[in-house]
Amino acid sequence: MKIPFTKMHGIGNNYIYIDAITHEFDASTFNQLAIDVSNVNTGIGSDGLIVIHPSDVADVGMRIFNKDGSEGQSCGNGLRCTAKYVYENHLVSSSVFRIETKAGIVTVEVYGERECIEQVTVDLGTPLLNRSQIPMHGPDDNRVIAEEFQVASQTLQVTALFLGNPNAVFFVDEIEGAPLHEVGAIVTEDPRFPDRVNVGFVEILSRNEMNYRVWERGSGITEACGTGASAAVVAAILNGYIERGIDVTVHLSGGDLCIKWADDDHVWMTGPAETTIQGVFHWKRS
Ligand SMILES: N[C@H](CCC[C@H](N)C(=O)O)C(=O)O
Repeated sequence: MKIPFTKMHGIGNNYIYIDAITHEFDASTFNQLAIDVSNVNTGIGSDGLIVIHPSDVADVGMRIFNKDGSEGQSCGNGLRCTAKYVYENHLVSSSVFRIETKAGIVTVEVYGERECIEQVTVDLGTPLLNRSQIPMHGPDDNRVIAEEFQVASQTLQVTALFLGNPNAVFFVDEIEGAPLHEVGAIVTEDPRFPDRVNVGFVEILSRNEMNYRVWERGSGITEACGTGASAAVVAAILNGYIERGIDVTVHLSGGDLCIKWADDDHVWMTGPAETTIQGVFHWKRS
C-alpha cells in the first residue's frame, strides 16, 4: 500500500504526518501504521504518526499515535507542525484557526509566508489539576504538588497534572543527571497512572527559564515534548519556582520553547515547526 506522507519536526520531536483531508485512509490501521512508520530500519523513522483529518467542530482535526502504536490525546510539537501543514497547503484560509484533538479544541496562530510557516503559537487551554483529571490513583481528589512518590528504593517528590496528556514532573538540581531511564522508564508505566504518563525532569535556571527533559508515554526519550514542557511550566509555578503570567524559556534537547501560563488560566506555547521530507511510504502491513 502506498502512503503519501510528510515528515515534520518541532525542535526535533518528529512525526510522520498523513493528510486524511486530501487522501483516504483506513482509520483502523493507524495504530499499526504508527509502529511501522516509526521503525528506523524497516520504516521511515519517527517518534510516531500524526493524522490530519476533517473535523465537524473545528477547522481541522489532529490525532497523535506514539511509536508503540498507542494513541495520545494531544501533541504540542505536533500541533505546531499540523498548523504549518494545513496553512501552507491552503486547507485553511486564516492564519488563526482551530484544531480538534482528543484533549479538546485548541486555537493556533501561524507566523511567516504562506509558503513557509516558521513559528506557531498554540493555546493549549487550561491545565487540569485534580488527581482524578490526570488521572492518578491516590487517597483524595486534590492537586498533586510535590507529593512523596516511591520509585524503586527512592522517595521522590512528584507534581502531576493533565495538559493535553497526563504528565508527571520531577525537579532536579542538574538536568544532565536527570534519571530518565532509572525513573522515566519506570514511572511512565506506574499503575498509579492508569492511562500511563509522560515523565518530565526540570532544572530551574531562573524565575523565567528552565531545562526540561522527557521520557514520553509510548515513545520513550524524545528530543522534545510540547505538552510535557508546558505541563512542566505549570508545575514549576505551582511549586513557586517560577512566576505566573510571564514568558518562560524552556530549553529542551532539540531546542527552545516559549511558554506562558496566563492569568486567564490558558497555557500558551510558541515554537518552530519544520518540514523535513515529503514522500510515499511503501507499506507492507505486518
Ligand atoms: N507521548 C504523548 C503524545 C505526544 C506528545 C508530545 N510529543 C508533545 O509534543 O506534546 C502521550 O502519549 O501522551
